[in-house]
Amino acid sequence: MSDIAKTLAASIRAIENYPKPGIIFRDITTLLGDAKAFRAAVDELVRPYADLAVDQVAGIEARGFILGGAMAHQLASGFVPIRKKGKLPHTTVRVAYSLEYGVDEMEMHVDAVKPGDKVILCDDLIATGGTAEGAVKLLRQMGADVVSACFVIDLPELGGRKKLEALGVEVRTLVSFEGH
Ligand SMILES: O=P(O)(O)OC[C@H]1O[C@H](OP(=O)(O)OP(=O)(O)O)[C@H](O)[C@@H]1O
Ligand SMILES: Nc1ncnc2[nH]cnc12
Repeated sequence: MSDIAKTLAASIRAIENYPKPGIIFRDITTLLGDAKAFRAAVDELVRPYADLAVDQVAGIEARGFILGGAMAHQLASGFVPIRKKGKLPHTTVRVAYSLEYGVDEMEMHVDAVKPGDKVILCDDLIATGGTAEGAVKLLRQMGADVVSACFVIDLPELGGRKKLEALGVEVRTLVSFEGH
């Protein structure tokens, strides 16, 4: 692991048996509250995309909003919120998805991206990849070119990276935790 990855990993809190027995919840609020770690994480997330002319960063509710908003500011791109159902005020596209500890539905405004827009998907963590897969489906349904997806945390044993790569989406992550 690189020094930056070690610093970031050390700034993330693990909470056992949350939100369900057997889950180790990787809590990034401790990273966000650490000024150096927060800046380093956003710098590392945007670095590969600096010369890409990204149109939109799409962030997944809720923690993808914090990281994705900061990324969009650094990349001088727009920001697209992908939200849990019932939260967006305008006409939406909706998809059902499953994640490590449940099932839900997410939505995006129909006019949030234009056909051909270069979009980077962002969230704090990829576990099973169900959430990110749902987001890719929404973005592609509206014609976006999802050029990459990035996450601070990968839980590789849960297979999310492979699931996204099988969809033809490049995946970038900063820190891996074994176990889940
Ligand atoms: O790869 P997956 O198995 O799909 O899991 C990853 C998702 O789970 C977490 O969000 P959560 O659903 O807990 O929502 P929250 O950010 O609103 O708490 C995390 O922020 C990802 O969005
Ligand atoms: N173990 C975990 N910690 C935090 N968020 C998650 N989303 C899915 N699995 C998670």
